[in-house]
Amino acid sequence: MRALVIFESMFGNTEKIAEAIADGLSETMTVDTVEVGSADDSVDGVDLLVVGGPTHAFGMSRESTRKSAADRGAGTVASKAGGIRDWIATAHGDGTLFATFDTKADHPHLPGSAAHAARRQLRRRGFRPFAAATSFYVTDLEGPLAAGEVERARRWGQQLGLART
Ligand SMILES: Cc1cc2nc3c(=O)[nH]c(=O)nc-3n(C[C@H](O)[C@H](O)[C@H](O)COP(=O)(O)O)c2cc1C
Repeated sequence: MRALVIFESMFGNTEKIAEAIADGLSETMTVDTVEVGSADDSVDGVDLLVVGGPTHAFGMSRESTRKSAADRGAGTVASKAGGIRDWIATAHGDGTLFATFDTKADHPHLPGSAAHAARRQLRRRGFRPFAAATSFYVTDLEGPLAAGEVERARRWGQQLGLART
């Protein structure tokens, strides 16, 4: 069975989480991990799609928030062009199962999540949810990831793969 992980990342934290999820999934599935700017429109032959990005302004990034991140010195900007919002806008689900994740600030009262927003939009595009939207935390705007998050992401991927196969 094949899993496809599509990620967006400005400072590299979501990229690390995507790689850890892929590592967990790879115990039971064949996995491709693709930066969103290089992702194909087609999900033909994909048994589980996993989509994730950073939470920006309470939801998925926009051009303006990506610019703001870049201005903050996202020196190694991973996602230079569009974000997951743009990929989802033109994708056709045809019933493909999916799970979404995001990274966000480790702050108790900050609402909003890119993963929840992506989940809503993917359903509208004909994808079928397979797992709850899940957040992983950074300790500051630019990272690093909070302690234990990479391992938690690996386990999340592992559990998704076990549930799908
Ligand atoms: C413009 C901008 C807006 C942000 N808005 C939020 C927000 O609404 N909620 C939140 O929890 N984190 C917010 N953050 C923090 C990001 O979620 C954090 O930078 C991201 O998780 C880092 O992931 P990355 O390294 O993959 O870019 C924001 C960051 C930027 C740059």
